[in-house]
Amino acid sequence: MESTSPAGFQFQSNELHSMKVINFRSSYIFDDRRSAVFEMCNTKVNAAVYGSREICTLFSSKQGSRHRTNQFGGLTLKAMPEQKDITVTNRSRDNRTPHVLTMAGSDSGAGAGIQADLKTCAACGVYCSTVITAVTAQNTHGVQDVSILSAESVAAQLKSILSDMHVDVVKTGMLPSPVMVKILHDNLKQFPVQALVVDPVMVSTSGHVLAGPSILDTFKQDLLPMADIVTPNIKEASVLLDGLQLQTLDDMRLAAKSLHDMGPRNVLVKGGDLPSSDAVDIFFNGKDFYELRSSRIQSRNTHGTGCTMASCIAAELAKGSSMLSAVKVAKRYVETALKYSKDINIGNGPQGPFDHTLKLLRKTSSRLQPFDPSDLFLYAVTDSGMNKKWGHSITDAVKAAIEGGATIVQLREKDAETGEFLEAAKACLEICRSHNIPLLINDRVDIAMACDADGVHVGQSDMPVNKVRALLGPEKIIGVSCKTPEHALKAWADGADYIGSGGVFPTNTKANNRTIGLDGLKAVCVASKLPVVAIGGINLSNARSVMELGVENLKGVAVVSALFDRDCVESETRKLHALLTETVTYNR
Ligand SMILES: Cc1ncc(COP(=O)(O)OP(=O)(O)O)c(N)n1
Ligand SMILES: Cc1ncsc1CCOP(=O)(O)O
Ligand SMILES: [Mg+2]
Repeated sequence: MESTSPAGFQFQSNELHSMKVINFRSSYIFDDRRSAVFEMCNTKVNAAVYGSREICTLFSSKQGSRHRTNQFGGLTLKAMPEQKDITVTNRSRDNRTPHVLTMAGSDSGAGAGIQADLKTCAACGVYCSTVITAVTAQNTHGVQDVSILSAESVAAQLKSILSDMHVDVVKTGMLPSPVMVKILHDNLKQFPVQALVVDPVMVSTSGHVLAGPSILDTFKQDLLPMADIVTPNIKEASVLLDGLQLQTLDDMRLAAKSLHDMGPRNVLVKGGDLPSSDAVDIFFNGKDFYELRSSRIQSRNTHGTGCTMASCIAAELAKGSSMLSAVKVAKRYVETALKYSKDINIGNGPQGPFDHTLKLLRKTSSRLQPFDPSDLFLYAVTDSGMNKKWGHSITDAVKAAIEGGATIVQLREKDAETGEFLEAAKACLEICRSHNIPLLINDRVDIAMACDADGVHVGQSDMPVNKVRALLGPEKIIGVSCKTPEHALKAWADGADYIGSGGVFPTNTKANNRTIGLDGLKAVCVASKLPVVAIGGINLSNARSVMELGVENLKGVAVVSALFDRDCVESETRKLHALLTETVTYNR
């Protein structure tokens, strides 16, 4: 008997005569890996189906009963006969954080093992808990020491996590003794998860044996049959297949098929060690072979790629990807991270770690100081129309403003094409960095991210500050335009660093911009918990009146035309700087 849900989800319910779909709350596309939360008679039930060989895990949290059943073809739910009605809801509706548990060895050099898994999951936006099987003393020269943890400790760690937290995917790395596989098996029976990713770590890249011959049989007989995917490299595939030599892609296909026959539902044989121009992996799901190619990155910094690949697959599965997409994303992630890490310099040995966060290199060229409110003193805001009018290139204009005394620069290029804007931003950033002056981008968060500018200035109708903060991270400078005390309080709550308030005086530079006057500026400054820079129609003749408002939060003036709608940007900036300095000295 077959029953079809309103959204077209098909149950082969020959074993489940009493189960009926009464409500499909949101459509859920089931491809080769499927998961959903079911509610049966008001009882929450997790169901996961994944792999080419359909596996259905039913877990009734209320009644504490669990069923796990393997079937070929179609989703077959074996459930408790008394269950009558079933409601299917999209997994994402229950708002759980995707969670990978890694069971692996610690690498003191932090390029591989537990440390690589934590960094990869963090980079993928997935929570990662850890069960440590061994502690290795390891660096870029190799492995100097291995301490294997006791079976009791490993069992206690696993139970501690699985009995408390909802884990989506378990990923294994270094399992140095057969008893650890048994502990894993027993725990997964008691606490079923959505998928098990097995990285059959046996030998370190430096040649150190991390799982001896005694465990080989356990891997083959007990671990592989439990796995939803196993991810050996050429050497590991060869060891698992009794020394089979793998030299070609056809050999890798054969190996993938033979490994699949040992029980894992999917196999990824990684060909990075083969001497081809591309790095080619073979993925086999029991039915089809896929050749996954990426460019070969020439780098010493490749330590930990295996752990990273497996953790990224686990993380993507935890987020809800199908197995094939998870593998493809993981391959692209490793390739990108290797490219970013080509030139990082950690350790003196032959094999270095790479950068999972893709940030270590860029960090070194970023400004190191945090935002200093006194940077708002003389804020130069560019205008492409004015530069064109006076025949100034943007780089010449920025250089001149800095040499005249500008303390911060904002690129406000309203008419620029994206590519042109980015090139200009990169060139101006070089100038600003060489003078240690922060460079902000007006409106365009994408440009700021692409050139690693020091921050962004947004208006009330641009991207909201909290979203900008989420994209740029805690270190970048975010300014926001505020005309009212309410705007000012929200800017602070949303995570801005400073406020631009105006237009203080009428201006031709920004069309349809309401003038708030000196009183409006003062009200914003008094209410604000953030430093304020005044903007709008400010020039040599009125800057003094702004600074003489005498409110503590007011740190300076932001100016467009009075600097850039001039023949000599440098001397105009110099004059304004002198005037501002005078007002500050005078008011002290
Ligand atoms: C320092 C500073 N303050 C205010 C503004 C105005 O920004 P916004 O309101 O987004 O208007 P546009 O500049 O985008 O037209 C600013 N740019 N800088
Ligand atoms: C961008 C902006 N935001 C409020 S007023 C203004 C224009 C400032 O330009 P100017 O200094 O030429 O008046
Ligand atoms: Mg704007």
